[in-house]
Amino acid sequence: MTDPILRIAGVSKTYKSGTTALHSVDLDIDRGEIFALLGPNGAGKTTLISIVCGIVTPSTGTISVDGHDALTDYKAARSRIGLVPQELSTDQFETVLATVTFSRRLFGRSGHSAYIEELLRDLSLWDKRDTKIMGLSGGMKRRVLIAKALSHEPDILFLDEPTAGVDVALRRDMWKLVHKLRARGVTIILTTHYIEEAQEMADRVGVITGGKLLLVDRKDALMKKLGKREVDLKLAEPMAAVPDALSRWNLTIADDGRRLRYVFDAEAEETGIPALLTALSGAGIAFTDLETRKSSLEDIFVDLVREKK
Ligand SMILES: Nc1ncnc2c1ncn2[C@@H]1O[C@H](COP(=O)(O)OP(=O)(O)OP(=O)(O)O)[C@@H](O)[C@H]1O
Repeated sequence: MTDPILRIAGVSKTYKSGTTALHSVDLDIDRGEIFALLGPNGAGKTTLISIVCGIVTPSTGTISVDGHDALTDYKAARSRIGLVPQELSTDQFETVLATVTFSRRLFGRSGHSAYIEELLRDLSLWDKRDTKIMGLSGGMKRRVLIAKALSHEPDILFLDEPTAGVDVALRRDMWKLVHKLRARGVTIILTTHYIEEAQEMADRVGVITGGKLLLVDRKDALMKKLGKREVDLKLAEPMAAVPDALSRWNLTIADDGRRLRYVFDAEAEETGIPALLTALSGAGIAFTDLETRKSSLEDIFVDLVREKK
C-alpha cells in the first residue's frame, strides 16, 4: 500500500457560535480514488472540505496532504488541491481566460499554457474565453469554477455538491472530465446529495451525519453488506392484515392491501422465498404478479442515517 494522499486525523470543529460541526473525524484517502462523502444538509461536509483546503481552522486534529501538514506547511499542501465550491465568488468583470489564468498564476505556475486551452475545451468554455464572467449563464459560471479549480493541475480535486442545480449537459461534461482526471491519477473527493452519482462514480463512500463519520467502505462492499432485496407480490384479493400463518417472514402490506412485500438480506444464504410461496398457497392467498428489487445506495443511506439518529 502506498501512503494515503490525504490523511485526516482526529479533526473536530466547534464554530464560535458553539455549533460543533465535526466530531473527531479520521479519514484516509488513497491516491487516485474517487471518494464520495454522503450526508444530509448540515452534516459537516462543507466544514470538512473547508478545513482540508485551509479556509476553516480545525479546533483539534491534523491534516496531511501528500505528506505536507495543512496547517504548518499550508502553501505546499494547498497547491496540491483544487476546490470547486458551491458558489461563484470570482471577478465578474474579468474574462474567462483571464480568470482561469490568474488562478493558475496564484499557485506560481506560468500563465499561458496548452493545459489551460485543453481544460477550457474539455469544459466547453474555449469559445467563451473572451467573454466576461458577468455575461455567462449560471451553468457556464459553474464550468468556470471547475476550470479555476483545475487551473494549477492539482493532485486532489474537491467537488462540493457539484451537480446541485446543474443541467444535464454540464453534468455529462463534468463526469467525462472526472473520468479523464482519474485516468491521469487525480484523486477526486465529492460531496453529493445525488446518491445515484456516488453509486455510479465512487470507489469508496463515506457517510457523515451530525458531524460524525458513520462509516467508510468500498461502495461494492457497502451495497453487499447492507443491501436488501425485496419481493413484491401483487395480490389477487386485497388483504387487511398479514395472516398468522405467515408471521415468520418479514412481511408488510402496501398499496392499500393490494401488495405484500417481503424484505430480506441480499447476502442471505436462504432467502426463504420458496417456503413463503408454499405457505401463501397453503393459506389460499393468490397473487397476479411478482416483482423483485435490490436496494440502492440511497436506501442504505436513508436506513443508516435513520438508525443513528
Ligand atoms: N461559519 C459557520 N459558523 C457557525 N456555524 C456554522 C458555520 N458553517 C457551518 N456551520 C454549522 O455547522 C454545521 C455543519 O455545516 P456544513 O455546512 O459543514 O454542512 P454540510 O454537510 O456541508 O451541509 P449542506 O449539505 O447543507 O451544504 C451546521 O450545523 C451549520 O449550521
